[in-house]
Amino acid sequence: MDGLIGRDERYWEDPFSFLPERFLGSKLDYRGQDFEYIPFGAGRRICTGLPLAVRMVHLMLASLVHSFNWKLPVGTNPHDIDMTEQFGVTLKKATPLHAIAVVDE
Ligand code: HEM
Repeated sequence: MDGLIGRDERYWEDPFSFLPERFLGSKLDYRGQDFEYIPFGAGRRICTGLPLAVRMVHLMLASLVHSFNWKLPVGTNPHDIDMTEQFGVTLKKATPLHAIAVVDE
């Protein structure tokens, strides 16, 4: 449902474009107050892991980006990566991304 709301042109400008900068300076509250943006759900069944998630997700991502260089398997053209989405409880890539973590010596 979040995915459908997030693609609704009544609430989002250019909803099909990946524009994370749309949130810069935004007053939207991700904690279930603004119903056009409810990544953790809302109300009585809102995600109980929200406080942990908002503290951890950016740290995990930053650690991965900071600790490794990332490359694609030999022969993979970045333009050929299948970005098809697979619908489910969460939206994920239909074809998993194979990325190789490289440790600098
Ligand atoms: C970015 C990370 C996360 C996102 C986007 C997310 C999102 C969600 C969403 C959309 C729901 C459904 C809410 C509803 O039914 O209205 C949910 C439920 C839930 N989440 Fe998360 N979640 C995240 C991380 C976590 C973490 C780290 C934990 C636990 C450590 C967690 C535990 C739960 C539990 C237990 C429920 C069920 C709550 C209930 O039904 O009463 N989540 N989450």
